[in-house]
Amino acid sequence: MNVAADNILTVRGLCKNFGALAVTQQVDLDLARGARIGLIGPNGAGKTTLVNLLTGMLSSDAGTIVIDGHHIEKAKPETRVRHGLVRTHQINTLLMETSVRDNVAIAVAERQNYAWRMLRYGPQWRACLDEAQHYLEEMRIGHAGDRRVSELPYGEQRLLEIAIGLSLKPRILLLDEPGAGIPSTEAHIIHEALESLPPDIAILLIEHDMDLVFKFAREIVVLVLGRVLTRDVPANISSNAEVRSVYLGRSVV
Ligand SMILES: Nc1ncnc2c1ncn2[C@@H]1O[C@H](COP(=O)(O)OP(=O)(O)OP(=O)(O)O)[C@@H](O)[C@H]1O
Repeated sequence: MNVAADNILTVRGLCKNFGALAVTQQVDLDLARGARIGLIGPNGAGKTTLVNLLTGMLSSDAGTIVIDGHHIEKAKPETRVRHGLVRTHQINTLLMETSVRDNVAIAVAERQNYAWRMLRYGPQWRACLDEAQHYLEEMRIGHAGDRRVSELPYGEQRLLEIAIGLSLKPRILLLDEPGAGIPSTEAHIIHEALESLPPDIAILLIEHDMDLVFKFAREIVVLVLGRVLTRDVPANISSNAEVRSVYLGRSVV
């Protein structure tokens, strides 16, 4: 296996079939520490499936996934999280009628294996709340900690999901369409938040908003029919005729 020394994530030959449908085909993927990679591809290209294979929500049929020297392709999702592989979701998974700060504090408590219901109002819970506030501030929603999640604008709910991801202390963060469903007037909020993520975390951004991907990513991986078509810097991706034809009818920056 040819692996760069500063890789935090190394994927080789990853495959997944749904019956006769080969959804992930011999995918190789390297993420260096602190990488900023965009993952794009048309609907049905297999982006979400790839994320599910990485996080362990789906089991792969073949291939290896290595985090910092540890093989995790057979590990349970929670074990992968403990190795620093964390995702945010395309679908809202927040506790809508709970406070913004509590949503993050619960994740902090779970990371520390606290039975958070038992220790509510105790000193450990207080520490979880303090730590949660730190992640909210990192995502620029520190002002909203006491509000119910359902009262937050949608864009800020997406930032809360990223704050929860940060609270799990990721070394690799998979962001599944953080820009989905966000009105264009709020898109800059997501862009600014992504720019301020800690530089040592490797980030894989799955996103249909090309503007967001091209602003954020230092390299872009293009997935088509479950295969990596190409990986290159944004300028070369936008001038790549094959990529343009894959995105026919879609504006590539
Ligand atoms: N559980 C499943 N069973 C059968 N087929 C599935 C399953 N999940 C996904 N697929 C199929 O696998 C292919 C890839 O789907 P996937 O959701 O990974 O693509 P995607 O690139 O994330 O698409 P989108 O951009 O629309 O989210 C699609 O043809 C989809 O219909």
